[in-house]
Amino acid sequence: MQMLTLPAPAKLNLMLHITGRRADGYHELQTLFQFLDYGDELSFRLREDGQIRLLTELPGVDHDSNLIVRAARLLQRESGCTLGADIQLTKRLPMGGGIGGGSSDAATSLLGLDHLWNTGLGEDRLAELGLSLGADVPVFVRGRAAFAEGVGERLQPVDLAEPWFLVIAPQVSVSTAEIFADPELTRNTPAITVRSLLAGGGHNDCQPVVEKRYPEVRNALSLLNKFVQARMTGTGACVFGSFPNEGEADKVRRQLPATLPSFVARGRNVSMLHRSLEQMAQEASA
Ligand SMILES: C[C@](O)(CO)[C@H](O)COP(=O)(O)OP(=O)(O)OC[C@H]1O[C@@H](n2ccc(N)nc2=O)[C@H](O)[C@@H]1O
Ligand SMILES: Nc1ncnc2c1ncn2[C@@H]1O[C@H](COP(=O)(O)OP(=O)(O)OP(=O)(O)O)[C@@H](O)[C@H]1O
Repeated sequence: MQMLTLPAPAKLNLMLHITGRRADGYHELQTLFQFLDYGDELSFRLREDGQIRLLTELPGVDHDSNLIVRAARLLQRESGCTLGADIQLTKRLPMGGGIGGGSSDAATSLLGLDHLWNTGLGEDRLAELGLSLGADVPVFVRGRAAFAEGVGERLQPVDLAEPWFLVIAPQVSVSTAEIFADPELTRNTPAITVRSLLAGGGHNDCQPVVEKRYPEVRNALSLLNKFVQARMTGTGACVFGSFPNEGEADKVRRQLPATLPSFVARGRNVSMLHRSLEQMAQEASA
């Protein structure tokens, strides 16, 4: 029986500006995405009978609403494929953490099953399908660090430095919808060009709103700010700081309270998912 194991890496929003609001309520934004070499892992086993079964339970998420299952069924429908899969998930990324766990799982489900089922839909169509599952899914489908505009779907690949990050995951789950609905959210940050952004700067417009609602996030930011400039990713709850090497990031991590979950990971311009798929393609053609 054919089996495939693939990573579903985390992302960071290195900055996040909200530049407007569309008629459908979604927000126009500008953000810089980079991947981390840390994340979940998915294993797929081919089924001939067309059933999609996620064998790992995720607390608080029904089987059928799990983004992994939704992505698999969407791909099945769109490609007309009659094959199915048993899927196992190793969950490492905190949920509601702003590091894209659910979105990355969905993208790995799309790309992994596309490979296993040989659907031939192509990356553009897979990114479109991804967008219908969530604003953050397309960047994981593309697998390249990117400057994003629109609701996050207009992606321009960028080449960024790849520092080490210390990420703190406060023990709260922040609802993205709740933060975007907050009347105090700044929604009129002037749009900037990617060139001026890469020259330095940027901030996260969601941070003040999340800090106000979640003392756990506020505390994590002020703790990390004692060592390095700290920032929140996405709509939180995770906060991060960057370091020139792993040793310095680890040194700060060891000084954090043991009760506060955190990890150290390297920033990556090509996602681990795409590295794995490229390696498989090379091995197959060797
Ligand atoms: C904040 C970011 O994480 C930045 O990367 C993303 O834009 C959020 O992406 P996501 O988690 O995939 O979010 P979705 O599942 O698409 O949207 C959750 C909810 O957030 C709000 N939402 C999301 C994205 C966006 N550009 N504008 C919004 O107003 C909407 O109310 C939506 O119902
Ligand atoms: N496979 C999955 N992994 C995590 N969450 C999932 C999954 N499937 C569905 N969900 C739902 O999606 C919600 C958001 O999860 P996710 O981990 O993507 O949040 P996030 O890290 O804040 O994402 P983002 O950065 O994209 O806003 C969860 O609270 C959960 O209810």
